[in-house]
Amino acid sequence: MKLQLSYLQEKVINKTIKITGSKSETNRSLLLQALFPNITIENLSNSDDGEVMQKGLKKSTGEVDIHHAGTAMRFLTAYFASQEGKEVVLTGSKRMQERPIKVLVEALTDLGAEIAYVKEQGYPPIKITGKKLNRSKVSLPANISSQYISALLLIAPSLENGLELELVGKITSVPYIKMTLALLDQIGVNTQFEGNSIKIKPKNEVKDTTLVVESDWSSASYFYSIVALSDVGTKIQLSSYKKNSLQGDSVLSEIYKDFGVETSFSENQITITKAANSKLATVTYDLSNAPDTAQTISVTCLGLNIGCHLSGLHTLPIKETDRLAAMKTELEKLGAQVDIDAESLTLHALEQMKSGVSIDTYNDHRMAMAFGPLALKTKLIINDAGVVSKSYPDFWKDLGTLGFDIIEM
Ligand SMILES: O=C(O)C1=C[C@@H](OP(=O)(O)O)[C@@H](O)[C@H](O)C1
Ligand SMILES: C=C(OP(=O)(O)O)C(=O)O
Repeated sequence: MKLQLSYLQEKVINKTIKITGSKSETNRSLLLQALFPNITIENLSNSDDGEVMQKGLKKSTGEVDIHHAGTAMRFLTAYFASQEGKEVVLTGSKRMQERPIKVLVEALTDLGAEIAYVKEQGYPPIKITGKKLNRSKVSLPANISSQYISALLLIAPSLENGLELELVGKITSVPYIKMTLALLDQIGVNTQFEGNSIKIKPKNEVKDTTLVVESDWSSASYFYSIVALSDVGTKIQLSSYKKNSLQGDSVLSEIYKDFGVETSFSENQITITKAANSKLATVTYDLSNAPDTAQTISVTCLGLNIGCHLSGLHTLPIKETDRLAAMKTELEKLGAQVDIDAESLTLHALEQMKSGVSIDTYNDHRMAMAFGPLALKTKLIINDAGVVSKSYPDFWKDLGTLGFDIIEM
């Protein structure tokens, strides 16, 4: 599906949007529910990633295909490895077969798991023969993806002696690890995270618990961008959000102050308002704790004619696409000058953007969604726009509600 986007009305928006649950919290909660069936979950994500996780957890044998879902790939690897009697081949999209899984497979093998690579060493697909994992201490690199750590933590309470992790190297995407620990705390599991060590106590059963998933802050990022790129007075209400979020991407409410966007929290929603026009020439952020916001922020800066230097982006090359390379290519199509290295992106402020440019999305939902808001500033085309369903199937419908003109080509 190819979409042409523009915005023809007055750029003062006043609308309310309901976003479904965080896909990160959803996929963690689903795994915990599979281990402890007396957990109930509210406000599940309606994303493809949430759906493949639910389907995967129902299987005991045969092939489990998780498509593009990184969390499902990593979390289900740990889950099946610890389930005696289950034997599956866990696979995913072509891109998923290029996203490394070795760190997790090695850690699980050290704990007693039986996992074999079906094609290329270190990458999915993998054949998992579920086993009782009989060891409880392992160390693993922490600077590649926090999802390997969360995967181990999620199965930890079901292991006979719990788990002790030693994290080696600089720990990346820390809020996602803390989110996992917070959910374990909510179901009554004893956790301890000090320095580079995490300890989880075993738990045979948990009391009846309802996990209420907060709506997705990464999805909210696109509305922050829309508010920043529209005129002063724009107001968008988003539900259901709370001030004390488990999601690191909630840092957006601070970052977007730089772009004149204010956030107010009421009982279960946020109101984001364009309060002023930013006078900044350039901004600098370390996004190692919020890597999924990098694409949104760089497009906001492009649209506002602000330069940016974004660092802490060392995990971006192994996500749905190599996001650093993809961003450079697509931002430059619009006329920008962009420099990238292994962990950062620098965008030079651009006075006049090109119009009518076709943006490629590289099977990456965030490429499509990050560029969408730019239609407030210039007409553009989004190729393969259906990719948004990975995390936010209603994205284009919701942009239509805000007054975006969307024509399927
Ligand atoms: O644990 C999670 O739910 C996630 C962790 C992050 O990945 P990395 O830890 O690989 O950076 C993030 O980018 C991803 O969208 C979701
Ligand atoms: C990186 C992402 O997802 P995952 O790693 O779970 O595929 C994302 O949603 O931006």
